[in-house]
Amino acid sequence: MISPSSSSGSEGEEEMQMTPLQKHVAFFDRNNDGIIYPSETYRGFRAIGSGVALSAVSALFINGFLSPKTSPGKFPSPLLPIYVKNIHKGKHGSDSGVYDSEGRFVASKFEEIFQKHAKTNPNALTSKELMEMLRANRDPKDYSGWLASWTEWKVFYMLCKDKDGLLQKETVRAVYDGNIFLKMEAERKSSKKKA
Ligand code: HEM
Ligand SMILES: [Ca+2]
Repeated sequence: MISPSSSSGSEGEEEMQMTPLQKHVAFFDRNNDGIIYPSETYRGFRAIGSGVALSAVSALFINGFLSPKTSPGKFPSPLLPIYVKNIHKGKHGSDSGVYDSEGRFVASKFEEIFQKHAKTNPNALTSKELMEMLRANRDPKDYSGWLASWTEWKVFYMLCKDKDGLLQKETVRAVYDGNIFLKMEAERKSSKKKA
């Protein structure tokens, strides 16, 4: 579906053609059909170790916000599907600009985060530096964008900071291609086995 031009189309090939933003959300498309229902967002959050409350609230808000923006038809569906192929339409203001308008990864913008804000440690952000970045990214009066960015980055920080309270550069890199979610799921599975 994502690559209508590929005729032989194995799943691997399709994945190669996804934009980084599509990969960021594809983790939550638990059955890989190109659509993310709220139940899938919920299960994705649970799979990376979030609790019932955060997972349920996130599913409701993320699907409520992104379903109308990414749906192909004129009328939004009450089932709140998110269409992976249109996920770039879900971009909001006051973001870092690391994803461009098509959902591609802009390396210079990624480097800029650390050049500008990683003052204590060149390869990581403290909680205070993260807040400074969020403030610097704010477009004037873009209140919904402020809230969206704040939520994304705060949840990210909460789930992925290291033992010293730092958000490592490689961790931030991995959120942009979605690999962080695969890693968290794998770690959670292996720690469950040990317990
Ligand atoms: C624990 C789960 C998640 C975390 C920690 C997370 C974190 C992030 C972060 C840090 C960004 C970068 C924002 C920026 O560059 O300023 C981002 C962007 C984005 N995320 Fe997520 N995300 C999560 C789940 C999801 C889900 C489930 C969806 C939708 C199905 C989603 C859709 C998006 C979109 C559309 C953007 C682009 C926003 C923009 O650039 O304007 N994310 N996310
Ligand atoms: Ca699905």
